[in-house]
Amino acid sequence: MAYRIALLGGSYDPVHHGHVALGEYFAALLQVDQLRVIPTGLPWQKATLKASSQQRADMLGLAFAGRPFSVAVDLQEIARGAQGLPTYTIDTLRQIRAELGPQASISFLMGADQLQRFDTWHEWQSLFGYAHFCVAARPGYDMATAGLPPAVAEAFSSRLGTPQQIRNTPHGLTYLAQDFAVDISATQIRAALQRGEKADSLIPPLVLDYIEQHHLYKS
Ligand SMILES: Nc1ncnc2c1ncn2[C@@H]1O[C@H](COP(=O)(O)OP(=O)(O)OP(=O)(O)O)[C@@H](O)[C@H]1O
Ligand SMILES: O=C(O)c1ccc[n+]([C@@H]2O[C@H](COP(=O)([O-])O)[C@@H](O)[C@H]2O)c1
Repeated sequence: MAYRIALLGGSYDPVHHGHVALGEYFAALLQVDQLRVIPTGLPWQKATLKASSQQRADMLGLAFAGRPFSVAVDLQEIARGAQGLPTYTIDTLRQIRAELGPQASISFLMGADQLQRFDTWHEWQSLFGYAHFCVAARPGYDMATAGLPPAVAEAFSSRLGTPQQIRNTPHGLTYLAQDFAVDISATQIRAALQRGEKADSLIPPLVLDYIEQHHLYKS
């Protein structure tokens, strides 16, 4: 049977329960051999990040430690960022496809906020040649295809696959998880921490300890 992997890219400033739930949801649905979490290096569509690359990667390791499935933190986007290269998912997928070969089932996971802007991603139409794209609903964002840019709606609705099809093919399918609903964002957490609140219901305890030890998100 071909190797199966799910990729969860993000800024993780900081990682929170929503990310962990998203990874767990699709790791189980797709029965992956590995979940690979990939912190961005230079996310070209985001304002400056608060925590350093090292801190965001450290927090990711803490958040995903001890899961009942294999998790790896992939630092390739941070390495490219250190060379001044913007983070493009297409570059990451090309590297991982070259690493795992043509048969591996590779699924890129994301929330509905990114689905709504998917046509702004670098070389977005080429992405389906490297991975499947699995999207989780997110409170406040419309995932009905009618609410999406027409080209994104067409691309995603014409490629819809079942979990079984995604598990058994290398790339090119989409999946929309309408039943996922975790109302947490890193923006909300940064704001709460800046107000001096603990945000302990939103972040894994080890990550909260790390944030306190490193005096992050106070300003
Ligand atoms: N609560 C959530 N439900 C579903 N998807 C989520 C959730 N939180 C984050 N994601 C998804 O995880 C990926 C990484 O998200 P990111 O690190 O930017 O966190 P965020 O909470 O969206 O951050 P920010 O508030 O700073 O924009 C994105 O694809 C995003 O859509
Ligand atoms: O490739 C792109 O142009 C692109 C544009 C926007 C977002 N992404 C990726 O989408 C993932 C989630 O991004 P974000 O900003 O929600 O943390 C992360 O892996 C980003 O690198 C990728």
